[in-house]
Amino acid sequence: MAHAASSSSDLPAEPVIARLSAHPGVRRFPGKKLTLFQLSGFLDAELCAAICRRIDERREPSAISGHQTGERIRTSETCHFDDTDPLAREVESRIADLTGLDLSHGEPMQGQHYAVGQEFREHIDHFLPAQPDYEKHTQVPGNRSWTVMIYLNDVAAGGATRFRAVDKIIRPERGKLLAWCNLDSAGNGNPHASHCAMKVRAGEKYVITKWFRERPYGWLNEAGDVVLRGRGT
Ligand SMILES: O=C(O)CCC(=O)C(=O)O
Ligand SMILES: [Fe+2]
Repeated sequence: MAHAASSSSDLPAEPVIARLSAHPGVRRFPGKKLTLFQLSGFLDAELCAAICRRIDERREPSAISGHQTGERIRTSETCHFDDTDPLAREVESRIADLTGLDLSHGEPMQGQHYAVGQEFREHIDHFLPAQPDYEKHTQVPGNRSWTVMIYLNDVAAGGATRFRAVDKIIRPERGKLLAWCNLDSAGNGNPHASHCAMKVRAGEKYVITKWFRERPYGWLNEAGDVVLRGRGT
């Protein structure tokens, strides 16, 4: 069952798109190439500040799962939130309420911190079948279908998120949420979802990243059994 590396998804995009589209204040990027939404003021200043403090307590140099090419395309620092962290639980429930995305499909929430000069160069969030570790990353949970990102502060200069293929640049703004779909309706990666975090030129930048999979998030243990993260809605 979970051993079959299929692209089948239990998480159709249509209801998520309909729910986001109906939410007051949500703006959708026009055109059919990329399904991308943004919502200003999703998190208030106080919650953003508390999350930034947590990221500062726990951040360490970022790894890039599935995208290792030998060069460092991501120079930021990452904070892996514990599933039991009340801040992560609060943000995750708000994301689920807004999008209808099922938290059982979610990877644990991450925070990123970029100092001046740090960036995340052009990349895709989903995994490509040609990658050597594709099976390992996708066998149980499938691919990364949605990315939800939240800016936690205003950045003095730089630090925008750029989707070059569709000529869209999004400036960081405290509390603003982005949500985009990485896969097309057949479950294949959408090349137009490729993006980068441009270098921070002044100040610093904090974001939350939360990835959702096609199927409930889990992995195989050493005995080959499926272990699920087990975070319900
Ligand atoms: O920080 C950003 O603007 C983008 C982050 C990103 O692309 C990622 O974490 O995958
Ligand atoms: Fe990304």
